[in-house]
Amino acid sequence: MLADTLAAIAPVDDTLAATAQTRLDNLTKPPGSLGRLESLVQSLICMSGDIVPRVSPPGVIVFAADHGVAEEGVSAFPQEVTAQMVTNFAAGGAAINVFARQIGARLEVVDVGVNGDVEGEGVVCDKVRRGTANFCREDAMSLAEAKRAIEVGIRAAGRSHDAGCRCLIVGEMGIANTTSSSALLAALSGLSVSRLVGQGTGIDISRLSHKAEVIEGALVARKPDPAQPLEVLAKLGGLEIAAMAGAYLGAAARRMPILVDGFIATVAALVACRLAPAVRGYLLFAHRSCEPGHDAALELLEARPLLDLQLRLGEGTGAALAFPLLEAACRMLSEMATFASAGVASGDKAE
Ligand SMILES: Cc1cc2ncn([C@H]3O[C@H](COP(=O)(O)O)[C@@H](O)[C@H]3O)c2cc1C
Ligand SMILES: O=C(O)c1cccnc1
Repeated sequence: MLADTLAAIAPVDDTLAATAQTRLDNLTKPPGSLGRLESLVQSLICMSGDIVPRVSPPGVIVFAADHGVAEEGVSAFPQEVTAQMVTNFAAGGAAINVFARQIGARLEVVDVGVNGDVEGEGVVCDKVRRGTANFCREDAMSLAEAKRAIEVGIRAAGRSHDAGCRCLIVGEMGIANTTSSSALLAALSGLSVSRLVGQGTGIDISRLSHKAEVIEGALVARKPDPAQPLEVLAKLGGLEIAAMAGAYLGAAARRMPILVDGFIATVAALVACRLAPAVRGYLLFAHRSCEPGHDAALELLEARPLLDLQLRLGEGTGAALAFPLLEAACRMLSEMATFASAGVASGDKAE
């Protein structure tokens, strides 16, 4: 299934950009005056192959899993919070529930590796294992488990697509996953850990240096090879990050635009792009997270996010908040009058 999905990912259709530009320049506004909304809609056209693209309804998938490295004291919260938050997602009370409702999204919560039995109606149970192993001592998971977790994500993206979703937002819940994400990013980029680690759920300065040491020690012990992204994922986790990467692969294979959330979501996007570089064409970046590693991850992907709201939550919240900009970009193209239809005189460039 992973091999088929990788083979199905086609580059975006850049030949549609010129047609899109002509259409944009015929709308009743000075050419280029709607700035990045114009490039957004152009990207959506090239991704979807549809000259009148639509992004509604959006699909939001939240993948939840636990991290063995949590036992090293790298988060401000205990591991049990992962399962408790899944119950909260199921009850509709988390931030992502609120913002998903606001944008009319189909929300799915997937347990890909929570360490315990999750209570909550409607949560999709596709558990690969009960949390990863502590990557300071052993590989977070086997290569086969990493592949299975990616396939959980591919299946979830398929369900969103089949339910009629036109754009995908992927979020996560997993205590200690900023540690796993920072480790993955350091391994894939070669950048120094001290430049990438951040406060996550709100750890203090002394715990922050401990978090950096934990990651540095693990990189020495695990020796991940940056040229082998699946191996890096297996060594450093996590199950939800693998599933997120899988969801991006699945969405790209179906030509679905993807709105990438914060730090963890961007690291998962980097993993997906290392597995299949053509995925990059399907990614739009929602916001700039407070986690210091996010800037580095965005730079590696040559990405410029839409918003900077000082968010540091994850769950897909920043992407849900940015989604109305994509909707506005589509409506601009489909609903605005042209100079000809409105009888407005065009300027030097538009005809
Ligand atoms: C109540 C609560 C809700 C959350 N929703 C997302 N996260 C976020 O915080 C966690 C990552 O931070 P760290 O690496 O420091 O543990 C992830 O679960 C992430 O989704 C939450 C964290 C908490 C405590
Ligand atoms: O930006 C993120 O994804 C993030 C930041 C802090 C905690 N959880 C997630």
